[in-house]
Amino acid sequence: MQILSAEQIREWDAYTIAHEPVASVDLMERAAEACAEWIEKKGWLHFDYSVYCGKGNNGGDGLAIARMLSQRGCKITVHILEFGHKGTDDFQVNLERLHECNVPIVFIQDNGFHPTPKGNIIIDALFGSGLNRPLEGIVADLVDFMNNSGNKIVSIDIPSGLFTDKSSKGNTVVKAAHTLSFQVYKTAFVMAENGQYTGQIEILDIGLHKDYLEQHKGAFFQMTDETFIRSIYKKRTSFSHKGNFGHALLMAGSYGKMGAAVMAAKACLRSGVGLLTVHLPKCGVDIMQTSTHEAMVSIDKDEHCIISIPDDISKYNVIGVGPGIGLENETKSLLPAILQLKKPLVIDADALNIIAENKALLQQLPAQTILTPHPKEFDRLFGESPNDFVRMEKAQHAASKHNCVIVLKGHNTFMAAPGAKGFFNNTGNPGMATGGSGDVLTGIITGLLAQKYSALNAAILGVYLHGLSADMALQFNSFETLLPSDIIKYLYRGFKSIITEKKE
Ligand SMILES: NC(=O)C1=CN([C@@H]2O[C@H](COP(=O)(O)OP(=O)(O)OC[C@H]3O[C@@H](n4cnc5c(N)ncnc54)[C@H](OP(=O)(O)O)[C@@H]3O)[C@@H](O)[C@H]2O)[C@@H](O)CC1
Ligand SMILES: [K+]
Repeated sequence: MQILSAEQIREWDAYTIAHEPVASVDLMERAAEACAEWIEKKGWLHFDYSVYCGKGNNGGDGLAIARMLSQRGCKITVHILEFGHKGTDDFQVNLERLHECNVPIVFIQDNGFHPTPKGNIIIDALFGSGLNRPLEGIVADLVDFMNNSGNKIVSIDIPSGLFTDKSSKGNTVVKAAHTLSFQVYKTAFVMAENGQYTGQIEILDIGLHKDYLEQHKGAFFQMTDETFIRSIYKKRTSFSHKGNFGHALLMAGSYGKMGAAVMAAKACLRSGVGLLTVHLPKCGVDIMQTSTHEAMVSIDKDEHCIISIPDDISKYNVIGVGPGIGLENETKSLLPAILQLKKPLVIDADALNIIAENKALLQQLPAQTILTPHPKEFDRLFGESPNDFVRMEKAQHAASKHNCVIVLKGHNTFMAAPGAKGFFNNTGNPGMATGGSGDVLTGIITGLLAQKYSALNAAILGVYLHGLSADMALQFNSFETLLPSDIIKYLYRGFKSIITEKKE
């Protein structure tokens, strides 16, 4: 699914109006009908509703929804923000139509707000994609009033006060339980900093013209949904053998952090790699050999940490480096030599921190190296960012500048690559916030890269599977009990869900 900016959505609305063709007010009718149907399907017609409307088209949606819910038998009160000026044309048409339904309308002035009865559901149709400045004065007070009312809030298109394409940090924003939005995701919805406002997001189909997307291919961020994932997944044939699936080298582990190496190794194996060798310090050999029988080991000359490169590097087609390697000086000095091997590379954890201490190393990354930082590691590498939007733009810029793939881990992990607009992931859950999740991801991506996925596709598929397997594991866990090892355990379910319904 595509993720569009406010400007692109406006263009798409206009394209649909011109090319379907459909009158703007009829498109609004479709949007409102989709919301009313969603409420009906939810079984919420026995509730009373307080509908808060601005005077733009978001408010127009609100008026139309009020009419439709009233026609379905709900008790409705409409509250309109009165700024003196007239509403948009479609707002005015819907105000006329509402008058015919005898729905009570309250105009909100600055002399106090009409209380919302307990148990009413609030429909928030104050501002949508036309928001052009932070809320202040009476409008901000109204939003605080709504947020503090204790009533469930359903926001139409986007929680009022939330900017579609830039950060709303520190601003007054409606806190919705549900956001009913139209046709596609908006950029604001995939930013972790906005999670507290959007609640559950529902994307409702209002039949915008498909040709617009075709004509602007490549201009949008992508949400990596199931259809997209199936399009990049490489199915195995019955003639496949282990030589087809690569030989990965993982450089991982140090004294006290061997678990990271074990998890990365197991995840790499479970992601389908043909052969795996793990290069680790002497102290880790028994641990790896007894825990992970399928992995071969390459033994470093040091007892406690990695300080050398294995012999005969030519047999490995990819390298994953970082999980649990620690920050000993000799390990740090090894990293430039690893980069010089010019192998397809996945870099994570301490290896990222080593680069952050010596940023000149960024210039030496082999082409299409995959970096998998979480936001703190990212900030160490590329500087602090005031918010998620800026960090995302920096990731795009850094990916182009260093010809690498950046996997910026988070609620909706963002993947940036040169020449691509950017991909957001939509699988995963809060149960993954346990140390070791990242090691598992590194293992998976390294395994996929060894199987000749492109760097970007290895990242996209790896991140998707990582989250999906964690979601599968949730059937038998709570957020608290879910462990990174469970993600590995349920990787097969992740793969199966892609494979089973794959269309030939
Ligand atoms: N046919 C279509 O296109 C469809 C559109 N659809 C719907 O339209 C919505 C977009 O409508 P929109 O463009 O009219 O903008 P909207 O968000 O209602 O608000 C704009 C008004 O708010 C005002 N304003 C802005 N910021 C403010 C602030 N901080 N504080 C106070 N005022 C502020 C601004 O006024 P001004 O800047 O002049 O003061 C202007 O009057 C979209 O989200 C979707 O719900 C659907 O029906 C599908 C079909
Ligand atoms: K809204």
